[in-house]
Amino acid sequence: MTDVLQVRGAKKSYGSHQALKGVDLTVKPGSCFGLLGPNGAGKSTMMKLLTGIIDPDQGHIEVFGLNIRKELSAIHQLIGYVPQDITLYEKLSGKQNLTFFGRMHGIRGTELKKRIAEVLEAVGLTERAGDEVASYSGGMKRRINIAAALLHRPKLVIMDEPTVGIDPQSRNHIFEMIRKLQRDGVTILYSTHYMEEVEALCDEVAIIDHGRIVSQGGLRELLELHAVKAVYAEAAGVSEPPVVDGIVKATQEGKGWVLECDHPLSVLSALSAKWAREGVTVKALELMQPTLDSVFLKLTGTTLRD
Ligand SMILES: Nc1ncnc2c1ncn2[C@@H]1O[C@H](COP(=O)(O)OP(=O)(O)OP(=O)(O)O)[C@@H](O)[C@H]1O
Repeated sequence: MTDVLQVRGAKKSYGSHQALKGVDLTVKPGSCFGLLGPNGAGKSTMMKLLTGIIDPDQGHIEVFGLNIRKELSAIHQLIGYVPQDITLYEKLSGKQNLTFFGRMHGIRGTELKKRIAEVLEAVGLTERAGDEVASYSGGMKRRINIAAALLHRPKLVIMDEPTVGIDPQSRNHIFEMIRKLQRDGVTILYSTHYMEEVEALCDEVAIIDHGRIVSQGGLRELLELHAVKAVYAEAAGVSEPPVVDGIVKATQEGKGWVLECDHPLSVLSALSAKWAREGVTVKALELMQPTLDSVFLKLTGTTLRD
């Protein structure tokens, strides 16, 4: 099956600042693909290249096998783009905004009415559709913006940090809507700097930092491959780092210790046996779940929150 996106060697500079330094990206049909990186990493630039808003300085981009330099109008029929900045007419109602965007796509009459009802339902705003957008919360505006990107039933939806600065209710609606789109066979490209969102939503992920993709693959695969393996251990009256074979590094966290190791199960059982022999009261002794944060730390030397 044709890849949804194929990006090879994409470079983009703004003046002397190189925002993308040769990016390769492959997105398979039906995936929810997370583009994860800190502010300024190049996520929006990447998404603008994929939608044809800006041109790459170098590189080759195909969307559903179509060359972005030659077949942009055909590509626009297949993709929906939700930009980072909300683009709505504040003085019009949600429904009037959707009518406007639908007509821009050439949809009219009863078909347009049907599709507006469909997307309003999908984003959970049927009840408020007649109200002026100016009266909406930030999260509701974002949801109407997403609805506008779905009117022409795209096969790929590109969302640029859609949950920044919105309320939890809108965030949940967006997550549910993305899951439903994915069940319906739509491919999602989702950029964020929140690793929790990628862990909750995405099956594939590319980590971007300083304009380069530092790693790309299945979420589980990346966690398995790069996440630091560790045990958390805490016991009453133990103030020195515990010592058993296999511990590579011990770091104090709260009242206990994070013990990095290659074989956490062996460390767990060795420490459990040691503390049992010593009659120590164990407060916590558990495997730490690998996180994308630790993957990011390992690959870039910083945490996403730095
Ligand atoms: N139009 C522009 N002119 C000059 N520099 C730009 C422009 N757009 C982006 N940049 C710079 O390019 C780099 C990448 O920006 P980009 O917006 O792609 O990053 P991002 O990962 O989407 O981050 P953010 O979450 O902050 O939007 C940043 O250093 C940014 O300041």
